[in-house]
Amino acid sequence: MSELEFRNVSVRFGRGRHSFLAVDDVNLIVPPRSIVGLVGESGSGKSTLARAAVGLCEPVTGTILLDGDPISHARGARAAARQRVQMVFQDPYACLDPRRTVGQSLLEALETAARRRGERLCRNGSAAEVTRLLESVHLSASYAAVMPATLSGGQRQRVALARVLAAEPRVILADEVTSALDVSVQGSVLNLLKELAAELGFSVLFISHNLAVVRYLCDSVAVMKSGRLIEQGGVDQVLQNPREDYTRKLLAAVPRMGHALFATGGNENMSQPIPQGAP
Ligand SMILES: Nc1ncnc2c1ncn2[C@@H]1O[C@H](COP(=O)(O)OP(=O)(O)OP(=O)(O)O)[C@@H](O)[C@H]1O
Repeated sequence: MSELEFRNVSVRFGRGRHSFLAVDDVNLIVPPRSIVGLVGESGSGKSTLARAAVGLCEPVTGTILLDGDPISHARGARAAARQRVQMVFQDPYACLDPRRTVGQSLLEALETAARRRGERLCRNGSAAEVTRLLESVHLSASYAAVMPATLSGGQRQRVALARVLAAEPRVILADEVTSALDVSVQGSVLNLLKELAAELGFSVLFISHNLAVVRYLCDSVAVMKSGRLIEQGGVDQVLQNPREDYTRKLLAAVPRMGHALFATGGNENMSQPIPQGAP
């Protein structure tokens, strides 16, 4: 159970006259065992804030803390703490090497995580660890032999999630993780994330444009506009009774808020991998 805190975090891109603050003095807490939604129009700085927490960009000011310990600008021992914060992206292709099988990708993630903990992965146990990771995302062990190109979008996102779980994260930053998926499988991936968060006890910063999904999944929600956090609170409070006009406009842009904008079931068959060479 861990708490991620952004304290007065600012991220600037570019230099001199052409530089601009993509994230401007943001204070946000992702409490232990909670799912916090992060919403806002495109370009408002949501991804940049999350990327700063995993070291993909460095804040110019402010601190990012995990359980009170700074993890930004981390080196050495603190880098080990930083691996406890993991990010899952919209495009799961990005983290899967197309030339490696699913099993090889998962093994690599397990080896990296072990190395960062200063341990070595036991050769005999590694196949069992790969199977355990696959089963945790409801894929059978036979997926270890499959190449990523033959997976469906939902299966690929499950493998991306399994890779992240190899690091035994305490916080997962989920950046539009279902927006590239067919609506029929979005719900099953969201439910898996929710189930894993409850079971393994990690917290989630969930970035999404889909406010119906945010309402379904999240305990609280924070709203970003032009790099600043302008409103945050319980999900019902912010989405039903927003304080800010900007939040009201975001809500107004969702035509069917209150109706299911995604399917919660999902129709993927996870028991058997798609055969190699399948279309
Ligand atoms: N590496 C970069 N270099 C320069 N500018 C960047 C970089 N990454 C992001 N930006 C800019 O920072 C601003 C915030 O981008 P960011 O991707 O964080 O927004 P976002 O709210 O996540 O948008 P979206 O919902 O479309 O993903 C945008 O103006 C974007 O163009």
